[in-house]
Amino acid sequence: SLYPHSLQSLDDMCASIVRSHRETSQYRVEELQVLRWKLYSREEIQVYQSKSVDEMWQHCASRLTDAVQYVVEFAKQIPGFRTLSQNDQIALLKTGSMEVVLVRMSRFFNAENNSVFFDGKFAGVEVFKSLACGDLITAVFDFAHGMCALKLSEQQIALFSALVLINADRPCLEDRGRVQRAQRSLEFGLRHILHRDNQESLMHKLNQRMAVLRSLCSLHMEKLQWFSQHYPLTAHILFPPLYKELFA
Ligand SMILES: CNC(=O)[C@@H]1CCCN1C(=O)c1ccc(Cl)c(COc2cccc3c(C(F)(F)F)cc(C)nc23)c1Cl
Repeated sequence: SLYPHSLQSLDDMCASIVRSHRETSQYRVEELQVLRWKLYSREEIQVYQSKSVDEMWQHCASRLTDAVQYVVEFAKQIPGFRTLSQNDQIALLKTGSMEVVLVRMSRFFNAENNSVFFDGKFAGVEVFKSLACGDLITAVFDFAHGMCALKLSEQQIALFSALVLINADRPCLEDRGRVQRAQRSLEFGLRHILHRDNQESLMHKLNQRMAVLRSLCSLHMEKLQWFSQHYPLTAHILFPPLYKELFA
């Protein structure tokens, strides 16, 4: 059922969300573990740093668009999401998809050498220099650091990602009540698995992470505005249509 009242259907709901997370996570953590120490050489870093601003933005935008598409697939499999109106689904994805991309990105972060998986190897902040938005990238890395410190399991990340998306506080929702009910059952599910893992203290920390996510994503929107003003051609013509649909 959509709003589980028995433990069995709560377990079923959690299991289905974990399965969807696994099927739509673009890269598996185990796969990237073996690449953790595959870093860019000085020459390769030089190549990235000599790209023009709009070339590097375009390069990242296409990767972010791919990642957003996987998040859309994940969202469509969340029970409480599918039954929402088309407009509410778009409203939740417009504001939540980049936040889920960030949560997922933190799974590909190596806190020991402060690098993140990008384009096949692990990259430090210096690789993104030509984006000309050091504060955004630093914030992305800091967020990934903070998420790594929580040492979440894939199940906990799956439920957390679903909660980041199904958020009744998002603007311009038509049926806020329905989103609220779906959000409550997901909160119930997350509490259930945290209780089972004997990690209830994580709930408070995850709520703090949600607040950080929201501030980070308003920084993103600022940066996207800045970029599309300075490089209108790239932003309006070259950005993949989905990206424009979600962020324009
Ligand atoms: C395995 N790799 C990954 O998971 C990430 C997510 C999708 C693809 N991807 C990367 O390759 C990647 C990994 C790390 C970093 Cl720092 C980046 C560069 O990130 C960004 C550069 C420009 C704008 C970004 C914006 C902005 F502002 F557009 F909203 C927002 C986010 C969050 N990240 C931006 C990228 Cl694109």
